[in-house]
Amino acid sequence: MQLNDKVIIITGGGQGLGRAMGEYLAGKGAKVALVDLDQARLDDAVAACKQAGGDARAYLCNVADEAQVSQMVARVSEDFGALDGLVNNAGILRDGLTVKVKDGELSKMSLAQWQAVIDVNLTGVFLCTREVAAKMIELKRTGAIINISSISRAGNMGQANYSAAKAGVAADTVVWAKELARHGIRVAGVAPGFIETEMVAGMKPEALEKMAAGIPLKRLGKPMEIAHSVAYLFENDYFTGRILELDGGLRL
Ligand SMILES: NC(=O)C1=CN([C@@H]2O[C@H](COP(=O)(O)OP(=O)(O)OC[C@H]3O[C@@H](n4cnc5c(N)ncnc54)[C@H](O)[C@@H]3O)[C@@H](O)[C@H]2O)C=CC1
Ligand SMILES: CC(C)c1ccc(C(=O)O)c(O)c1O
Repeated sequence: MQLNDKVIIITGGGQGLGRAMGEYLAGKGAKVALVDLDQARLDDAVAACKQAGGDARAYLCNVADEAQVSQMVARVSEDFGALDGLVNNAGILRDGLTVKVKDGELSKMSLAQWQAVIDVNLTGVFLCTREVAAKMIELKRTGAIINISSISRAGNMGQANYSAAKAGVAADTVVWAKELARHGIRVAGVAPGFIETEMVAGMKPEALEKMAAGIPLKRLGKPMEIAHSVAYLFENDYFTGRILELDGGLRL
């Protein structure tokens, strides 16, 4: 699929990897619908996408809220008059050991900590995929849905909630690729390793060096490298049901 003039929803498009994807896809002429929780961040990201050469609009929406997702998808397709793809990128971290003992004190990952991550990172992906696929079928549009998983899907200490969600996203990428192929919709995923986002850049240099030392390529990935792989997955019409690992060779 050529990205020029295609309408693509990017969740979590207000900052970090989602914003980089917006700029990259807009640079290829895509019309991007950026979805996030913060209007000011969205406005800034929309301006950056327009600067990159494509059309862009902002949509305030919590991906974990069924009614908001349904309304957002309807509005995007009305505003742009089409819908050709989705990047399920919005995600949160609430790390912690499931059971921790420190100085003789025992603490547990709370149910709220577990549920918040499942709600956004797994249920949010389900809701957006379901609504976008239904709208694309209704509009008789073919295209692709790209899910952002993580290397943590293999099981990362301190991330029982996050690893479960990202493993679920990877499994459902296969499910949806099988279910939606008959409608001309491909579904693929990217599993990034450590990427140099604002949050990571704010870490202490010693901690960053230690992190990079464990990666075979000896550096963190760049947001634009993830955006490039998302564009590749949209553009390659024979790619479906698979997860592209983009982690500099790191294995968990
Ligand atoms: N940064 C990294 O090293 C890696 C990131 N990932 C994944 O990539 C994706 C993007 O990560 P980053 O850009 O680093 O994160 P980030 O925290 O910089 O950006 C995530 C965006 O999602 C938005 N968001 C959060 N909850 C939302 C909700 N309920 N509804 C709508 N928007 C919501 C946030 O407001 C934020 O703008 C996430 O799914 C993350 O799990 C995966 C592997 C590594
Ligand atoms: C442990 C993995 C590579 C990881 C690291 C950092 C973030 C983040 O800052 O959002 C992730 O989402 C991860 O999956």
